[in-house]
Amino acid sequence: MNASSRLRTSDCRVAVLGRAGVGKSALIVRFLTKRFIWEYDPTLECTYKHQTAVDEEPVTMEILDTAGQEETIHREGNIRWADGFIFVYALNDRQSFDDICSIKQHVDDIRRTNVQCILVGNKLDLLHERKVSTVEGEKLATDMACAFFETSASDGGEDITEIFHELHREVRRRKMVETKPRRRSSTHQVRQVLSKMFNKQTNKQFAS
Ligand SMILES: Nc1nc2c(ncn2[C@@H]2O[C@H](COP(=O)(O)OP(=O)(O)OP(=O)(O)O)[C@@H](O)[C@H]2O)c(=O)[nH]1
Repeated sequence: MNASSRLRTSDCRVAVLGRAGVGKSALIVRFLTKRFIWEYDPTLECTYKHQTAVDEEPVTMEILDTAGQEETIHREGNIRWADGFIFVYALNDRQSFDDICSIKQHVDDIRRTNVQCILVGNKLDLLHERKVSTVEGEKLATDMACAFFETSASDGGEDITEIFHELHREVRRRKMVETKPRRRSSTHQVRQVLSKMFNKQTNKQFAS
């Protein structure tokens, strides 16, 4: 992919990361089909291409469903490929929450810049098994400087669509800033005016 197509604000490449079994595939399938399927084979790794509209603008999203195995979460190519990230933990699985910090750190180490991301606590329907509080999720999202959602792929609806749309908006804002032509410095502009004046005067002197 060349640089100009990467910067098209209507395209968005999303990587969904998190420990095995947190519901990454379930969230993606819910977003794409509005359905929930109870059993998925553990993901090897798969990319979906999806045409949608965000704020009435047509958008092409590519969504990478990563496998929750450590070696694939950490695959450098996936992390470089994405414009934005959805970090998922299951709120009935403490370890999956604790893992988010190291996964995010790994992304930061590779990208060496602030990445656009969203933090999602999934399996909200299993409240009776909750191991991670809403406040802890909110605090982590504040540390990561990103939006936070608690949801359930099994009975969620519009909020799951909103997760993907909100990430797209973040990515679009970032791309717009990156593609904006830089303003020339005022020193440069003053120098241009002076050099024009100076040239005019010299030309006049030669003419007289
Ligand atoms: N109760 C409940 N179960 C869920 C939810 N989301 C996913 N599951 C179940 O959790 C299990 C794992 O879901 P997956 O979507 O395969 O999880 P994953 O993170 O993609 O897992 P890997 O592909 O192994 O990395 C499945 O049995 C799902 O049915 C949810 O919101 N609520």
